[in-house]
Amino acid sequence: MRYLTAGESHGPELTGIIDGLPAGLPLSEDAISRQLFRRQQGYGRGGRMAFEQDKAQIVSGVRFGKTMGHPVALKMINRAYHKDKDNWPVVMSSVPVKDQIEKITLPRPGHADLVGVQKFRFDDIRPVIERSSARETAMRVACCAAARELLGFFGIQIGGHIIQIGESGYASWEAVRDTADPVISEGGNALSETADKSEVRCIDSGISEQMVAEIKKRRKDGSSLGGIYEIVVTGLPAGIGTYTQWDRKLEGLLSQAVMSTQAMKGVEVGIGFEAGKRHGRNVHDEITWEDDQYGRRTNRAGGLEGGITTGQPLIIRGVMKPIPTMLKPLQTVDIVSKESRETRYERSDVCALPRALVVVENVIAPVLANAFLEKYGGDSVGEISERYPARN
Ligand SMILES: Cc1cc2nc3c(=O)[nH]c(=O)nc-3n(C[C@H](O)[C@H](O)[C@H](O)COP(=O)(O)O)c2cc1C
Ligand SMILES: C=C(O[C@@H]1CC(C(=O)O)=C[C@@H](OP(=O)(O)O)[C@H]1O)C(=O)O
Repeated sequence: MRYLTAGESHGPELTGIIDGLPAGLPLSEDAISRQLFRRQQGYGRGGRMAFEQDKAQIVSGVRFGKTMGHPVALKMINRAYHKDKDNWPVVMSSVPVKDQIEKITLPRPGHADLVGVQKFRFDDIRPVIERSSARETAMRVACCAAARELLGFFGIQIGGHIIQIGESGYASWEAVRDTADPVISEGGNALSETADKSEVRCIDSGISEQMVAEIKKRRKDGSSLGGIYEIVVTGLPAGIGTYTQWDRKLEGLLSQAVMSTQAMKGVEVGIGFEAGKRHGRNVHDEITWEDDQYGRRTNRAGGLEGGITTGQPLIIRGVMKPIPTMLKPLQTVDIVSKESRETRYERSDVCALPRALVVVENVIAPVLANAFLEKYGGDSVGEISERYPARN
């Protein structure tokens, strides 16, 4: 399967197309909205999340609650555009406008502003902001949530938790990384719903009081924060992915998905960089045979060897850099006058890690779904179930 997104952060709406989902998969706007809601929660988020209420509308490819094996098209409103009718429809007009629109000429270090204008030869940073913005992740999560539903149908679950924000971290994960079973926490931005499903609330951002205090401090200082998160995927069968070509190895494909997410600067699988400090006996997972199946005493490989799943939980860690837009300015250069200036502030998240974790959880789903479909795929979930009887 593959997907594409289109849309600008302050344009009227975002659009997505998912191609390659098998027929017969239950897919609802509610299931997609759940992931979208999680993506909007968490301490440290900025003002925009207070008024956007992301809900994707399914406009094709689903009939009576199930996919038809056709492309699925989604659309989602940008409330920012519709709420500020005097501004954004003019600033983002698809036809020339008479008014002189104020240009943005002060690039923010760390954002795509300067490289974007250099690349596209713009004299205004506005178009760069509009597409490089993590607003795009709203539609990306919507598309990937469909792949996540497919994985869930076959008993494959994705969870994630935050392990570090700035200087504050959970020490526990260090201790558990030599065990075969990773800690699967409640997860970031866990939801709870009333019995009649009329109300869904975010009950846990997955961050400690110390982390909250650190975010408060950095907000007060006019600065920002990133952090480190861990994603665990359970229920994966052994043997999906391959070492037969460089561009089909699962480690590589998963890393690409993680690193394609805005503000990501690093990714690890299993014990990751720690493996470089240890000697081999303390890295490789010894093989056992019990109850007619292979097992491992540890899971330092993070569920992958040779670009193929081992059947153990997949463990991925990623690092997000601090948000580039900060209240206290940094030095920059005006792209028109070339004079040295200070950056200007605009509405921004201070720490978007709880939101970004949800994005990454979802963006790895199509990678895993593709590897799964390559081995067990068919035109319908019924056909796949015949090939993959292990479901649940
Ligand atoms: C969920 C999420 C929210 C983000 N929110 C902001 C934000 O409010 N302000 C900001 O300057 N950058 C934010 N970013 C980061 C920028 O989008 C990102 O740094 C920028 O697009 C440049 O791309 P790069 O960091 O991947 O090089 C966010 C990223 C994510 C994943
Ligand atoms: C809109 C989203 O995140 C945005 C990501 C973002 C950036 O520069 O990446 C900047 C902010 O946008 P705005 O300037 O409109 O407030 C965030 O709110 C979203 O996640 O839906």
